Amino acid sequence: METVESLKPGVIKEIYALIEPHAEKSIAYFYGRLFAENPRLRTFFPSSMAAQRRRMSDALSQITASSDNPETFTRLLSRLGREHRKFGIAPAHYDAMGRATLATLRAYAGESWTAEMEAAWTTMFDTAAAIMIQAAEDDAAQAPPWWVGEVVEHDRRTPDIAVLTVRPNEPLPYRAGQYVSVQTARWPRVWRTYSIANAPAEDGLLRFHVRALPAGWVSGALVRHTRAGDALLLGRASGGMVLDAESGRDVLCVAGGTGLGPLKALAEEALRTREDRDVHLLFGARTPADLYDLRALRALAEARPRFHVVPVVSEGPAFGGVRGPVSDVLDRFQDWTGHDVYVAGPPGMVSRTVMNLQELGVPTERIHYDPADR
Ligand SMILES: NC(=O)C1=CN([C@@H]2O[C@H](COP(=O)(O)OP(=O)(O)OC[C@H]3O[C@@H](n4cnc5c(N)ncnc54)[C@H](O)[C@@H]3O)[C@@H](O)[C@H]2O)C=CC1
Repeated sequence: METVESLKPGVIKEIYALIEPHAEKSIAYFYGRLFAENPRLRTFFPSSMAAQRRRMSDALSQITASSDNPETFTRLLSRLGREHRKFGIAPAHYDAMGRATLATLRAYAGESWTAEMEAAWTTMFDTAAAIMIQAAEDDAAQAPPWWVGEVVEHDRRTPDIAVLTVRPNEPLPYRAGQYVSVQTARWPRVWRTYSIANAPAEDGLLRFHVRALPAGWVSGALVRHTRAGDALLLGRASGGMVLDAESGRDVLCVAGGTGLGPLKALAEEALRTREDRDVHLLFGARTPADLYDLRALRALAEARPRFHVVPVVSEGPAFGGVRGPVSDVLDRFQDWTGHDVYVAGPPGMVSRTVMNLQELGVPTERIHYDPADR
């Protein structure tokens, strides 16, 4: 069997550089080729392939970048292997995918394609497939490929935002701050990730804060077309924005809109694990009406005196509280340099908040957030 040590990262990166300028077209060609040769594989994918093509492109760039680091490469491919279980991918499908990737590379690299590249790519693909298959097999001994969740409550907080409470058919293990993939009956095979908005609890219930986006198939279905009693499919939990268990530092959470979800879970967990620390939550919204969870947060703050909630509104001139983009008001409070900081919200808000925190002297390693393309 090929091993991670036999990868040729230099050649893999050369191949990637040849293909990258044609990334979009070559990925469309890859799926076209895959489905033409294996029509049954088409049924594993949603009718619109746009998101899938984006995911494939991200995965390729990450795999290429990690090909010179066996540990990162193995960790990445193992995660992909586990995550692909929910798509119903079986070991036999990897051969078909391997053939389609090679055909794509030959077509797009043209005359630059060499025998050395063909060998390096084949080794890389076989190694990657072996790691994915093994990780999926190991995972199958511990967890189902997906969970069925029953919506037990659907609370429409604003015309665009709903808070869903979901009961999985069996315990779904996760850590506060993590997210899961969700599929609705309305859009078969379309999976989107949503952060779990509560810390793990004995009743096993999961809460999700969802805003219906104009082009959001799944978010629109979850907010507007889902009722108590409906079933959802849920994938395994992932994500690295979790509490630093070793740290006793105070915690600052900076939330933009429904980015509040994972931060509420983290705040609950932080308060539960150490009663002697302060947890500040800045909850940013565009208008006062968008502060969709303020009542629940205030109730929590009343029960937990060391929990401090500050609503921040960016487009409400009449709002009596703190006004401005939540990313830009951090210097109006106390010194945050001794805090663990967690940030979630729109990508622009997250990057601006991180930049401002760094300028205020918060060490980078204490600022936690999810990548925008999770
Ligand atoms: N784990 C995570 O990181 C999670 C992220 N999200 C993301 O959070 C976002 C929530 O969206 P909405 O509720 O529509 O938020 P929104 O667009 O209503 O904005 C919320 C807050 O962020 C500020 N803001 C928005 N864009 C900004 C920018 N470019 N620079 C500085 N501040 C900015 C607004 O002023 C407001 O205070 C979605 O993009 C969603 O994908 C949601 C859940 C979890």
